[in-house]
Amino acid sequence: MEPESKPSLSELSSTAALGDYVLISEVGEGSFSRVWKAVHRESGEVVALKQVFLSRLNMHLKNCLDCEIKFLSSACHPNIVRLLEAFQNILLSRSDDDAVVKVADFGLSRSLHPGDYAETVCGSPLEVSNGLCRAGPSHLNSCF
Ligand SMILES: Nc1ncnc2c1ncn2[C@@H]1O[C@H](COP(=O)(O)OP(=O)(O)OP(=O)(O)O)[C@@H](O)[C@H]1O
Repeated sequence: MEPESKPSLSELSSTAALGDYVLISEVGEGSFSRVWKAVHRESGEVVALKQVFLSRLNMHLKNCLDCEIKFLSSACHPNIVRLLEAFQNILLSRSDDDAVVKVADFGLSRSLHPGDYAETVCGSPLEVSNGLCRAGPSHLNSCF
């Protein structure tokens, strides 16, 4: 979405927010997501904020979403939308300054005893990160 004039204070009184962005109005909805007109609290920059309903995505579509985020993060072209930030699996408990950040989507999680390592390789071959390929047992993820 191209930048436009800054919204009025009454528009900013909306209580819904995500990170530093205040949601102003709904722009459109697709099969798996809703797009909002939003404004950055400090800069006043108006953006399109896409809320993806992860519960509607199967594993293949989640991989496609990761690809889209990776591509848009690196794309820089006047005819391609610019990705400013991606909040993935991060939820806010409420919409004001007392919000607690919560990590979501534990689809591949498992319970381990202290000192145990998970040994199953997770992720599709084309999508799995280099770091994960090189790593041994995934002790980094066992701190929760
Ligand atoms: N960057 C953007 N700026 C302004 N409006 C947008 C932007 N991205 C999406 N929209 C609007 O939001 C609507 C929903 O977009 P979204 O990408 O979620 O779904 P879609 O691709 O149109 O549909 P589907 O996912 O079902 O194929 C779009 O049709 C468009 O009207």
